[in-house]
Amino acid sequence: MENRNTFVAPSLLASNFLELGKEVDMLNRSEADWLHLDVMDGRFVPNISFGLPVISQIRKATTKTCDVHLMIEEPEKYAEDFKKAGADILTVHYEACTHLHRNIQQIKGLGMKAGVALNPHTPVHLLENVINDIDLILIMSVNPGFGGQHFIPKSLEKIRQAREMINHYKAHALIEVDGGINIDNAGDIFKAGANVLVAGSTVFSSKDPEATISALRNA
Ligand SMILES: O=C(CO)[C@H](O)[C@H](O)COP(=O)(O)O
Ligand SMILES: [Fe+2]
Repeated sequence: MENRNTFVAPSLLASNFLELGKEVDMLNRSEADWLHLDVMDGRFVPNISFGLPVISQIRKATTKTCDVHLMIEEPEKYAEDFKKAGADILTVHYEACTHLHRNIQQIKGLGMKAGVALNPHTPVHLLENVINDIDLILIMSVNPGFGGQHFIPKSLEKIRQAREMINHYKAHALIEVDGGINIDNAGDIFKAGANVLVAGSTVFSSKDPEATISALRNA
């Protein structure tokens, strides 16, 4: 990875699943830094997406970082399976973890980077006691479960709060933001202190996805 601290992670949720191989080839050619892989269980969120077999195939088709966003209950039951499938970063939801500290240690113990995602209603300060243990805070800027929703403006304040908290505790976690990101709001999201932008519909509904990825990255 080149030496920069702003990244783009296209979400394959919005890709054409019939042409998944071609979509991954396009991302490999592009300036995308990570591939964002949204796993939904129909319980934690009211939608079901894809799971382990699909991620294993994607892993074989790319050398880029596989950034797995688990929108599932009891993520600790599957952490090892996601490691085997090829996840580099495994992000669990704060709201889905009764024993968050234990879950983070499990993920890191398996050799993955550990992320924690916050739903729009969950305050950033709830991560204070684990901020030095995690590699990534994922701020959800839509309610998880679906692509193509509108960015919730309050998320900008949460990004600033997360940046302050990271500075205060001298932590190393990256701030990733997910949901409703487009060319018009990407600059403000980076300015608020985000490091990683996830983008699904903006990339895959674009006429030139590779150019859109570059534009987001340089926003
Ligand atoms: O986690 C997600 C949904 O729960 C997706 O990563 C996110 O919605 C990306 O899609 P879009 O950019 O279209 O909003
Ligand atoms: Fe996501």
